[in-house]
Amino acid sequence: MAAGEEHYDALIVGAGFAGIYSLKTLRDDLGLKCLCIDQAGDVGGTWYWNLYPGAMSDTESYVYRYSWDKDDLATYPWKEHYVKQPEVLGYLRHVVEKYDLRRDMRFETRLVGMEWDGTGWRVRMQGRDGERVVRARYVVMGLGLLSKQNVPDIRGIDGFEGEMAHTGKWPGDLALEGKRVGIIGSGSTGIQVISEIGRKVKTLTCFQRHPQYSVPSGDRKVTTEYRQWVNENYDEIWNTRQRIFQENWDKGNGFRFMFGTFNDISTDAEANEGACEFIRSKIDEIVKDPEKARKLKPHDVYARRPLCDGNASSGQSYFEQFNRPNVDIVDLKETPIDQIEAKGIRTGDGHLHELDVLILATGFDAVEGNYNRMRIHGREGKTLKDAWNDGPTSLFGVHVPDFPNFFMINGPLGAFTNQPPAIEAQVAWIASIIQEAERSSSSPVIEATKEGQEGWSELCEKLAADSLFWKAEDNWIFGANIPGKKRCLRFYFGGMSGFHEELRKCVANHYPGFIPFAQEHATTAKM
Ligand SMILES: Cc1cc2nc3c(=O)[nH]c(=O)nc-3n(C[C@H](O)[C@H](O)[C@H](O)COP(=O)(O)OP(=O)(O)OC[C@H]3O[C@@H](n4cnc5c(N)ncnc54)[C@H](O)[C@@H]3O)c2cc1C
Repeated sequence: MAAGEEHYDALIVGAGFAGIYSLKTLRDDLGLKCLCIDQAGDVGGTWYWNLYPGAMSDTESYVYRYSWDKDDLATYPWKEHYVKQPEVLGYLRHVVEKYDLRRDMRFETRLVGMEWDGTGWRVRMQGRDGERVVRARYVVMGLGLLSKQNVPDIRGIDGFEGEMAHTGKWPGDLALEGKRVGIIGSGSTGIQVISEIGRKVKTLTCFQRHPQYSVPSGDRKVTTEYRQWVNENYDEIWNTRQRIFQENWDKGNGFRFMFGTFNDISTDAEANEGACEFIRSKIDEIVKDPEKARKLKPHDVYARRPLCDGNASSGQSYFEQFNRPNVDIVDLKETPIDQIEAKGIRTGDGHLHELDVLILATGFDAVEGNYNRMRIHGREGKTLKDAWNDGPTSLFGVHVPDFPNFFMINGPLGAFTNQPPAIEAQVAWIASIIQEAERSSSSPVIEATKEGQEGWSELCEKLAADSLFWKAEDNWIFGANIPGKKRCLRFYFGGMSGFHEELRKCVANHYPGFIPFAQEHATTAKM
């Protein structure tokens, strides 16, 4: 070790749901010396960055949290059926304080590159006080599925003279009241913003790239009886993994609609069209202006991430916003954006839509986006980018061949489901495989084989083969929302119970798909 170099057993990158739980598990349960870093100014991950108006989880409150603290599950408050951004952030801060995790966290610190040197990782980090190198035997990446913002490459975008903000990096002090606001994007985030600000701004022009099949959330206050029922049933809820998946998605409106009504909606074209027709009829019923309704109605397959919007009973659902005279829609398929100018957006029909504020609800370079920004060199100097030349892949969403002792949480081909249980499953897996490996060697090497990764990849392909999700144009689930990004499968669609079963089988069969843990490999790497 070079003089002055810091040394850790485990470096954890990211301080969201994944990083917080990794630190707690590896430090407090395994007794490892850990450091957790994040480029953000504090903990929270998604919920630190996404401060836009209306930001909320669309997973039911009682399962959008950790399952392992039974006391917290029974006592920590939540007011409504869906938790809003400040509450999720408050909850994560509370967990960090309760378990005294902050003392091993470092903020405003970005991982820029790392290399495997045969026994561990040399990691370059950029912090407040410049660049420094640390060594760690294990590196755990909790970088988040949805954390690298996607800023569209539109002609003239840098010349806009008003205020411009991406929802994934929202300046907390951006005032919208009384302003002429434009928003590009009507995915999950876009519809949350539109539903929240329609009644507050002077005008809201929604530049719609894709019409959406959105279903109101049915959000409402949590009653004492409901909370009591949840508390009394928590053990059952969390212990039965299939039940978590089912209940969570059932209650999650858009998710329920897609997966809980007729469960062939995502695989059978006829059943899918039945659901589409129903939602189109709802749009016609809700939106009074037939021209706006026409633009809002999707006609493609219902096969994107299901969307859930505001509370229909309080007049704040997504489609209801378009009954406000100050809220309008521009269908970019009919009239594409020509360019962004100093005063606003000029569309192909020559019209300049004048704006004070432009909101980019344009989503994320999902899954591997953050990895591609770093220089990660595994065995023989091989980069992660090289390894993913034909599309990002892994074993269990966690391991990549040639990158020993390197663990991703929700890397490519991780489970497509409510995130906290998926994160918990992967952190528990990482902790258990480290424990197992350390039993066989004092400096173990935990590394997937190529065959192990290919086997997982084939299983994921098989599970997704019948899904209509493939048919949706520009779907981020397959990487198709980013120009130049490879269109390929990025998730395991077998549900949480299937995922747990695969992990269980791997342990029972003595870790097929892995190089024996005690094996050493000579290697050289360049940074
Ligand atoms: C608006 C929104 C709503 C969502 N709603 C739901 C929902 O209802 N249900 C659900 O299951 N999921 C939802 N998600 C997904 C959500 O991201 C996850 O639920 C969860 O918060 C992910 O936690 P994480 O710790 O894995 O990643 P994140 O919370 O994304 O944290 C990753 C952290 O890594 C840091 N980081 C990245 N690169 C580096 C680097 N090079 N160096 C240092 N730090 C780095 C980032 O700064 C970030 O803080 C939502 C996401 C968004 C954006």
